Parts: sequence; structure tokens; C-alpha cells
Amino acid sequence: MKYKITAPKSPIYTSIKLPASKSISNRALILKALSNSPFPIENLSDCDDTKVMLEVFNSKTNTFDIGAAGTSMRFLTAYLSKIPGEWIITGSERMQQRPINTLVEALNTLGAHIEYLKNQGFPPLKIRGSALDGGDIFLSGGISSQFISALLMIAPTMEKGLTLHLEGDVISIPYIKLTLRMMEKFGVKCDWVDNVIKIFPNEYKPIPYLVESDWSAASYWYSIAALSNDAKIELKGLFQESGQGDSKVAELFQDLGVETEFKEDGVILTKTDRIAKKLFHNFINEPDLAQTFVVVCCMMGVPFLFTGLQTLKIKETDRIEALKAEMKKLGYVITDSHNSILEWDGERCEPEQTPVIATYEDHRMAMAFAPAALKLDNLTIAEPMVVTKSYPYFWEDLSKAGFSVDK
Ligand SMILES: O=C(O)C1=C[C@@H](OP(=O)(O)O)[C@@H](O)[C@H](O)C1
Ligand SMILES: C=C(OP(=O)(O)O)C(=O)O
Repeated sequence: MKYKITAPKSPIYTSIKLPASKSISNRALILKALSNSPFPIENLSDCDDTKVMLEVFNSKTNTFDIGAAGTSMRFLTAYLSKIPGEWIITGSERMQQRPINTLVEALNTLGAHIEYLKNQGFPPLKIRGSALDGGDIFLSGGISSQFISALLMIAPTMEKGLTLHLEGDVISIPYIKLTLRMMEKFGVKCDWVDNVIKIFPNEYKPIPYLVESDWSAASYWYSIAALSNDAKIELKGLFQESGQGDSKVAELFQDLGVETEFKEDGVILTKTDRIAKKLFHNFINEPDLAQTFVVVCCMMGVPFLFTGLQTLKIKETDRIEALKAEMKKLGYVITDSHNSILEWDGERCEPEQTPVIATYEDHRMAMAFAPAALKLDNLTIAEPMVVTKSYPYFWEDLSKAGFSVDK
């Protein structure tokens, strides 16, 4: 399937109820299980990545396919390793290429019994669950913060607790802080000093939990505001004091002519004429925003130098290659270097007449490119339903804002 996207000619004045954060939803489900909480999680995401978590928690079998959900794969591997029984966990073809050895080795050192069923270092996994000893563990902080979050959440249940020594540069730090912040809400406080995080054995406290809207999803609406001639967009369920690192999007878009007004129950985006001549940013803490900024900067004619992109190669697709290939279809030559830098110095090439943007089973490719319709007469997105990984109603919301979304 393909969607042809046509932007409205009139100004974009709309109010959008964003989806709930999948990062928060998936942590909340693990913490609810670990605290044996009878309380509800309000505003739980209904995206694919959260649905698969619910399926596992409600399942009567011992074999789980978590599809393309990175957080679910990593959080559940840790969680199941301490639940008595034998568990098999697998995922999509891409998930079977996303590394998990750092987490598996750490868990096995802490007393777990996890084996690889196909390729060493990758899902599928066979997990024989049992109580974990815990203790000291040394772990690279540079591959995925999800390994660290996964270990942290189960740490209070380990006999000796956990002392996590993070080695090398630590990536995606806001996601680790989000985990610690949510654990604290559920009654477990941790110390993080220099590169050591220490968690004592403890019991989680059951609490009701309200999930915030998703700041990563908000980024596509910031793009729409930036690329439109005139816009006033209300995004509901976002808070200034968010645990989500991607709330940084509000500050970053100030340089692309979008101002954010924080209200009690959300934000209002309006346009300014303050647009940077070139954008520089290190995305090490906000990797999920990179695609949004590559597309919006090119479409606004703002050259950029983006660093800290080393984790993009092991996400839903190799996002560095995907961005270069699809921007080229639109006539923009982007260069990469050191597996971690993307740069656009303004160089153009002949665009395709009727570009079809491939999405590579990556929700963020579809959502980052859709706003480009505001600058192009012809934009088609292939396999548009990939958005359900994090934002099931993205296309409905786009229609609500006045875009035509045609099969
Ligand atoms: O913990 C989380 O909820 C996430 C952490 C990040 O992954 P990495 O830590 O692998 O960069 C991010 O890209 C992902 O979408 C969600
Ligand atoms: C990288 C992402 O997700 P995950 O790693 O959880 O699959 C994402 O949503 O951009």
C-alpha cells in the first residue's frame, strides 16, 4: 500500500491529542508487574510496541513474538530471566539483527540462564527464569540504553541488588533518567554517581500511573508548523517538566521558527521568523529526533551538521542509509561520516518527478517525511502503516489537520 500526501492550502489551525509515550507505557507495564500493582495505568499507549507487551503479560504460552519492538525485547528479556519457567522470545527479521549480547551477558553474569537459539548475540532467545543473585556488573554504555533500563528495573528484586559500572561514553542518557524517575515513582530510589548506578534490594510500591503523551511524536507536528506558511497547533497531553528527553524538540525548533507555549494540558505551537542559517546539534541524547530534523532542515533549505548519530544504524533500519537514499529522491545530497555524522551543505541533485518514499519498516521514516508534502506537489509514502509501531492514528490526525491522505 502507498499513501499520496497533499498538504492543505489554508493555514493549519488544529488541535491534536497525541499518542501516549511508548517508552513510558512499556516501563509502566514492567513496573506494574514488578510491584504486583492492582492499579490501572491510565492513557496506556495502544501502539504495536505496547500491545506486544500486554500480550506477553496476558499470555498463557511461553513463546513470545514481540515483532519490531526494541524496548519490549530488551525489557522483557530482563524481566523474564527472573520469572521461574522456560521462555522463548523472538521478534521480526530486523529484531533478529539488532544486538542484545551486552544485555544477555550481563544477565547471565548476574545469575540468569539465557541461550541464543539462532545467531550468537541476537534474538531469538531461550530464557530459563530463576531468582537472580545480582552484584557488580560492568557494561558498555554505548550500544543501547535499553540494556541499562532493562537491568535497572529488575535490579531491586536481585538478592544483592545491583551495582552497574557503565563503561565508555553513555548514549541516550535521558532514557536512563526516565527509567530511574519512574522507578522512584514506584518507590525505589537509586544513586547515580559518575559512571556507577547502585540499587539496593527493595520492594516496589504499587501505584496508579498516568502516561504522558509522546514528545517524539510531537516532533512531526513541529515540522508541520515549521514548513507551513501559517500554523497554530495545539498538542495535548505534553508537559514542560517531562521525563522524556525528546521534549528537547521544543527548544531545538526555536531555531526553525517554531515557538512553544506551555499550557496546563499541553502546548501550542506558533510560527516566528527566527530561522538559523545552519543547524548544529549532537543527537546522542535524542536519537529518535534525528530523522525529523534531517527532513525538515532540507525542506526549509537550512544546512546542518548533525553528530552523535552512532546508534541510528541499529534501530528499526539503518537510519543513516535510509535518510541518504530517500532525501536523494527529493533532490538533496546528504553525506555521512564516522558512522555517526550527517551533514547537508546545501548541495542539490535532480529530484525524482514522482518520488515514493520507502519506509524500511521504520515508523519514523514515514512520519518524518510526511510533513515534506507542505513543500512538494507530489509526495507518496510506501507502506504507510508502519506508523502503528508508535503512533497508530498518525494518518487520521494528518487528515484532521487538513492534509489529503489518498490510497
Ligand atoms: O528506552 C527507551 O524507551 C528508548 C531508548 C532509545 O534507544 P537506545 O537506547 O537504543 O538509543 C530510543 O531510541 C528508543 O526509541 C526508546
Ligand atoms: C528506536 C526506536 O524504537 P525501539 O528501539 O524501541 O524499537 C524508535 O522508536 O525510534
